[in-house]
Amino acid sequence: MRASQKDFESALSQVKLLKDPGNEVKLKLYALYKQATEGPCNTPKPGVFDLINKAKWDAWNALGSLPKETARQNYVDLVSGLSSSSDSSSQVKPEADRKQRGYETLVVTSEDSITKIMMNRPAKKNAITTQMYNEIMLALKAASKDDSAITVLTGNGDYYSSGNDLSNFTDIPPEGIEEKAKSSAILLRDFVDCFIDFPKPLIAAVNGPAVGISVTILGLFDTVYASSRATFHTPFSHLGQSPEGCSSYTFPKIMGPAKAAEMLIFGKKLTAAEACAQGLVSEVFPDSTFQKEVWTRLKAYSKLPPNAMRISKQVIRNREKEKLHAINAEESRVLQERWLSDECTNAVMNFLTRKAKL
Ligand SMILES: CCCCC/C=C/C(=O)SCCNC(=O)CCNC(=O)[C@H](O)C(C)(C)COP(=O)(O)OP(=O)(O)OC[C@H]1O[C@@H](n2cnc3c(N)ncnc32)[C@H](O)[C@@H]1OP(=O)(O)O
Repeated sequence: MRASQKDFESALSQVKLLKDPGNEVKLKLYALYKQATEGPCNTPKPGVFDLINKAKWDAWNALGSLPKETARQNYVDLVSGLSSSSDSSSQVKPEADRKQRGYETLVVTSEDSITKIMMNRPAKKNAITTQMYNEIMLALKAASKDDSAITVLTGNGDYYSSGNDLSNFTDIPPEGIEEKAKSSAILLRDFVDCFIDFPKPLIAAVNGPAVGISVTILGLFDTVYASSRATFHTPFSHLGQSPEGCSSYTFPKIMGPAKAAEMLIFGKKLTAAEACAQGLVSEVFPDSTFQKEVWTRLKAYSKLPPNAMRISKQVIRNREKEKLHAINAEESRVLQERWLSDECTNAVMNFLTRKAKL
């Protein structure tokens, strides 16, 4: 029996719930989707350096004149095969269930009235994948309701975080790159909103170098402690991108417009001492004693009356909240466009093909 349009639409929804099937299968799905909806490949071949779009074009073009109905059927069959071979435990779980299983990209602990959220991809310098963005949001929501007095974000290994995982850009859905940019902008906005709205004192323990979004959101923390080994780098122009995390507002406010421009427009990397002198960091500790000194300090703070701390935070932050949400929305909208630019695509490809590092 031929797959109906309804079967096809149901397969399109189902595919979003499957665990990542890998790039080869994703290319097949993309090609079949394009063939089923638009017919044989009808766009110019992308340039040789445009690796992702070229791979997609090749996969679609390889289907030749396969009829639309057959492509639709093949798409439905492929998704159905993937669904049945996929272990149900690897599919997206409801929130409560995920909490029980714990986090895959984080280590979250609650002790001494402190909830510690530790980014835990040390081999990848704690680069933030889509999964990690989602898990940090879940962890913050849980911490806002648990009985801890303060919440701390830190990193495992030699980096605090190298920022957005650039391979996030390769996971293009069948609907195309515009859809990817749109969903990434929604993710970014939701992620930053969680920091704007976080009700308890939020502390960053910056254990090593910090890049991109892991730096920009520091303007939304209440206190930032840094190891003397930490650096602060926002190379947005190098990446064809633009500032996020409300840094277009918080950085000029914290350090003045001239210093903020050096960081956000020209990508000047700050040492921990410089970041402290400019007000982005509260205090720098020698790397050799960083953990001991920071946790001793935080344990003392966590004994202060929690309601008083919460209310003080509200008094300090609340009048800015509406403004910060509007800034976050605008920065996310601008970035959505930037992600579609040649400047951004080339920078990401150069990193992924090992031609460039920061
Ligand atoms: C959806 C919301 C989007 C929000 C917008 C956010 C924007 C940003 O955050 S912009 C900043 C993006 N980050 C970068 O551009 C950093 C890219 N990384 C690097 O330049 C370097 O990796 C380094 C300087 C951070 C570290 O260099 P090095 O000490 O030489 O270590 P390696 O490069 O060998 O890294 C080890 C391992 O980790 C992978 N990796 C590191 N950072 C990232 C990253 N941001 N994205 C993806 N992968 C990353 C690196 O590729 C290595 O992997 P393997 O080769 O597989 O070992």
